[in-house]
Amino acid sequence: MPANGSPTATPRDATPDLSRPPSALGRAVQLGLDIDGVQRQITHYEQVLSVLRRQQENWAAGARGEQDVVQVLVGMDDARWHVLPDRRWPGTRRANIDVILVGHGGVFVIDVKNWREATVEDGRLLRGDADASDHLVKLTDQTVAVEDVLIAAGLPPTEVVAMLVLAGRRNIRHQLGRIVLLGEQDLARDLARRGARLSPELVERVKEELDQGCPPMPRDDPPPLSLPATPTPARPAASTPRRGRRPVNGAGAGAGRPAASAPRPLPAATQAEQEELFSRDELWQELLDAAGREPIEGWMTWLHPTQARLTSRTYSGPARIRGAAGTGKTVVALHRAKYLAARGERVLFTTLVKSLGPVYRALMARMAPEHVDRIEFMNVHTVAKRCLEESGETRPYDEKAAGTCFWRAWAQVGQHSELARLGLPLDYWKEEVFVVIKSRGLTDAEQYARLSRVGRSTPLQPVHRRAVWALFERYEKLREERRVLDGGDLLRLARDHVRAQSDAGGRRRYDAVIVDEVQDLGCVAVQLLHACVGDRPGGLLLVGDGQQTIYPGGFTLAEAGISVVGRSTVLTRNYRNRENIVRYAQAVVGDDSFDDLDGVQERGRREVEVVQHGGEVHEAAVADRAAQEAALCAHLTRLHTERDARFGDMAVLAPTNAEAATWLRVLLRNRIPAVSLECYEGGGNPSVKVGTYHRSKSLDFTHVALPDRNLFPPPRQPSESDDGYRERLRLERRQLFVAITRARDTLWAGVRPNPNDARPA
Ligand SMILES: Nc1ncnc2c1ncn2[C@@H]1O[C@H](COP(=O)(O)OP(=O)(O)OP(=O)(O)O)[C@@H](O)[C@H]1O
Repeated sequence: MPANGSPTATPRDATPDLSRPPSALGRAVQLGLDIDGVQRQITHYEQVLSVLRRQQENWAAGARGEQDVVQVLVGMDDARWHVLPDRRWPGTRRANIDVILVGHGGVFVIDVKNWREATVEDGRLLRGDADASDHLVKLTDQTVAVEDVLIAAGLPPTEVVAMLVLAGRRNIRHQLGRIVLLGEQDLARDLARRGARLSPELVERVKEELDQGCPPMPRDDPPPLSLPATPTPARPAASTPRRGRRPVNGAGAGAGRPAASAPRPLPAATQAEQEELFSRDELWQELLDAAGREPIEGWMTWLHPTQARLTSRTYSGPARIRGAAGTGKTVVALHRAKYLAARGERVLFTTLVKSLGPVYRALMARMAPEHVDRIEFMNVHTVAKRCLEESGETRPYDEKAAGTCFWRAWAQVGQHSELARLGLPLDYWKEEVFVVIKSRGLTDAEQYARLSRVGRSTPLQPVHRRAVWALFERYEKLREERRVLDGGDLLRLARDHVRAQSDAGGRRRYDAVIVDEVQDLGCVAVQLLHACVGDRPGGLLLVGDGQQTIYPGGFTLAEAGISVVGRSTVLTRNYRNRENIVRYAQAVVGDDSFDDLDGVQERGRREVEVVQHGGEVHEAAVADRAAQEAALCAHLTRLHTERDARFGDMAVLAPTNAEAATWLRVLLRNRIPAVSLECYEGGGNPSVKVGTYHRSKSLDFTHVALPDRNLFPPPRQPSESDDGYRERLRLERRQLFVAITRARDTLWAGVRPNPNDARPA
């Protein structure tokens, strides 16, 4: 996911227009906005509203009906928006869709109703006393059909917005399922609020797809009126002429401008009409707000067709999306969350790292402001804590106290056992207890004795396993005496609570749970998330990549009791990293096989299609600590001053918290704006992000610097066993791989000639 810098606005020649509200004008100048452009948009919205008003009049009069509406709409086309009236409803033989509107704000299927007595009660639309949900169902079906046409091109579902507009009404805005119900006079504001979502090229592409998939309805009867010239700007696009009548989009008559036989133009609305249609001040404000927000990124509104299809795929049970680094897994996961939320489902989007929740949330707020509040972004431990609060558990979750209990258990039992003679670091035994035993929720020695320790390559003989179990039991005894819970307890108790609730027929807390970076979670954590939705169709989606496992340990989905057979997809196009960065990263882990939650070893060197070629990798030899600092700061400054790179698009990554803190101080001392990744919550931040490889998980940056690329080979502890050393090395290589693959365009790596130097403190 991109962790970008400050938002951009497009400065243009801005001649102040004193007819605009002074506060808005001041803000526009401050933002460096294209004031003429904004003015053009306002004019456009005025025209859209005039068209809708005319529709209303036509219907009210019961007059010429739809054909007249078409004639009026034809005049609406301009270079920025396409109004596509009277299109075939795909999948039907005769039915039509009244209006599809396509422009930089997105794609809209619009239905206008001239209902005076429409109300919304308890989320239901009523016309007078009668339930009007049939109309919503029809509009939803039309929208889904348009979505299906565009998904094949790459437009994610839910980018097509269904709008029911109540003619002549104002101050109405309701979300009814996936339909936005608006008053006529609220429409302009709503369109403006969406800002620019599609580039001009994509607008044209969508239009072409719709011309194919939703062609104009054939008509035999001639147009009823002879028409004056249209006042709207000419648009060069050609479109399908209709039988027996004029081209719909103003094409065909010389220079793109309708001639005598051209469709009836849209008469300019009078000032008085415009005043009635909407408040210009409010609209102006919406346009400014939209322009001042962070710009939408391409992937937020346009995907590869494979990705787009996954976002709305129907799964009959738990499902999985896999794929190498940068292949758009998180992007698909976010779009799916949006898709499900738009259908009214209660969605949890979760992962291990707490700080990613706000980052994902900030991205969703830009992608889908209307749905962001319907999705919970929470890490798995927070989910567990909430469940336990409900269950009445009173013991506190206290990792520090739990750690103390462990070291006391080691002192009392472990250090006198066979384990001490294996030449493994003491942390190895802590991981064995916390990650291998507790994160699987094992409760008896037999289970552990038989366990296939996925992710651990150092073999343990029965005598060692018995010693580990004795250590575990002593730790548990001390922890219980202290009356605290560790992370494993928290997750296990929460899992059991949720399972008990669902066995008792309680209401599920979520309809869908999407888990990103699933490879970083333990078995019990995944079981807890599974318990929240069970095997419900479309309920659980696991997203991740075993090659990016950066924590010790592991598990298989079979151990967790989850089957994704027939519901697993592998993504293979890398969108993030330029080619040279991909190659450099692959060289680090290419020889290491890995397990992707299914117990099958996969080759480290994977087939990946790289979308972006080029890319820069710089290795800088740094003799000592002072040289390392100087070279790093010079590199970042050069990128900024000579290449115009924003500090906000750069990251400095290090393997440990202590090193990250050191590099943060170094940058600040050298007057380079920098912020810790721990404080980063997504959105525009103009400073260099500094953090650990672990914290950089799932994020990406245009430029990445690794001051200490790696101690390659890292120093081996004198007492360390071969197996332990190899296992540690493999984990370090995977961590380094994750850090390298955060870089989009450039990677800078400080390399120390003497690999046996200690890392800086
Ligand atoms: N269809 C797309 N078009 C353009 N860019 C895309 C597309 N899909 C993804 N991207 C870009 O690729 C980047 C990587 O995507 P994403 O974070 O979803 O990959 P990932 O597979 O989850 O990566 P990782 O496993 O390394 O965290 C995104 O930040 C986005 O900029």
